[in-house]
Amino acid sequence: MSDVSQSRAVPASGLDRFFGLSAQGSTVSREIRAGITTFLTMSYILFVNPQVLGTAIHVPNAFVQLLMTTAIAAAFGCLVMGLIARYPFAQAPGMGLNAFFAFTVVQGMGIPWQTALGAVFISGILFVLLSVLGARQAIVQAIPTSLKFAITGGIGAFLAFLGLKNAGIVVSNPATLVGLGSLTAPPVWLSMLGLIITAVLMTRRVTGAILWGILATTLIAILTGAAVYAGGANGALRAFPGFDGSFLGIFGTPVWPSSLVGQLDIAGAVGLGLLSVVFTFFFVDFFDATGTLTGLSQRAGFLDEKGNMPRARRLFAMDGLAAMFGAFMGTSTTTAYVESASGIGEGGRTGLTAVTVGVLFLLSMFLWPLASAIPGAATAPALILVGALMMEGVRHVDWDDISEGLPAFLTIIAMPLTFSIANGVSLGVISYCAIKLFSGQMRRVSPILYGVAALLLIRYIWLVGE
Ligand SMILES: Nc1ncnc2[nH]cnc12
Repeated sequence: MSDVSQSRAVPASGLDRFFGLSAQGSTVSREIRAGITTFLTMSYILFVNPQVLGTAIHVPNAFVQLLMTTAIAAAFGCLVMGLIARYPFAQAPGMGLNAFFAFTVVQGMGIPWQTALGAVFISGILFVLLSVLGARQAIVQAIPTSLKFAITGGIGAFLAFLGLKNAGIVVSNPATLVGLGSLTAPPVWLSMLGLIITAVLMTRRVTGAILWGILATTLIAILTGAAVYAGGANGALRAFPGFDGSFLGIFGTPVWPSSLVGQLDIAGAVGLGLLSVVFTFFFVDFFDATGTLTGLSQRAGFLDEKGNMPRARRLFAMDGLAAMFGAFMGTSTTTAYVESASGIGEGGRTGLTAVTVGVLFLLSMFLWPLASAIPGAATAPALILVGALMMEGVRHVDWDDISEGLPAFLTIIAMPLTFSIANGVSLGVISYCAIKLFSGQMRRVSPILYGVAALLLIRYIWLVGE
């Protein structure tokens, strides 16, 4: 009430009206701070995406061209999300999807990268079509409330796992799959210190706690000379030191990625009958993005009592559009980023947050050596803390009823352990339908959800058969 009366008393600026800042109880400075925070937690993609895609796309000066393509695709994704859908969600080429593109499709199946880009483009068209027709919203509505909370919690676990892995706190172990890293390794102690600093700032309700935590950890790394820039846990920085410490060293010259732009081969993708590849890109991104967007919306308080988000068609269509544009620019699927939760944690509630991230991605075409000065160990605490914040909703799951609790648990645990949001959503939906179907509660589940579960099951069986 008071927000509304205040915004009536003080005439709202154009920016305020366009983004609905006062309506969301937010301010320009809070949105910009949220945007910087989200950018810092996801800027690693500028270096990691070229590394992954560079194993499959061989063009002159591939690393820098792919870095530019990544920055432009991310900027476009963030700008359309902020300006058209007006949500505080950032987009960039997705991890997992880039690995599937490079290792499975191009290197594994021997499909030319141009044709694979064509398949990404077609999956983007399908995405936009389904969003405009309202099919994605219908599926989101059919997902039971307990699974929606579990999806948010699972994404939190996924984020925390990403942070723990980036920091070197969790490492691979051939005997047990995962193990504890060396606590005396610089990235490990640095990120643990950063975690405590950020948690204390948050507990003391300091504005910008996550952002301050990232900057303080970076400063400590620089002042102590901790070996996180070379040979640290963050492979991107090891391979590409970028920042040389000098003032001029923060500037890089942008390059137009002419060997990548417009190289996609749509006709080739159709002609080669890449149905299963298109379907996989489509499937993984569909459940990845739908899970991410639902989880983020829930975290930001955008869902109404029926679990629907406002402007859902536009919201969903924007990540399809970003995927299409990204494929045109020469990168694998661009999608909504879970790291946006860090900006939401800073209070970002409107499209201005996403626009800020987009502008920073554009600037990073000039300032990418500076972005490389933020080590993975400094952003890891943000990922872990935001993961903890996203767990909050799982208390709404009815854990005493195993037909609700087990699917929710599978959703949460499968996301970090299979390193895929899509797998978590899929296992949750399949187990939910199967348990309800055979325990006399068949009618409690929407027919749409049964249809989705059947499709997911067929896809898993098909995958095994391949
Ligand atoms: N595939 C993905 N989906 C959501 N958020 C991500 N952040 C990095 N990769 C992502």
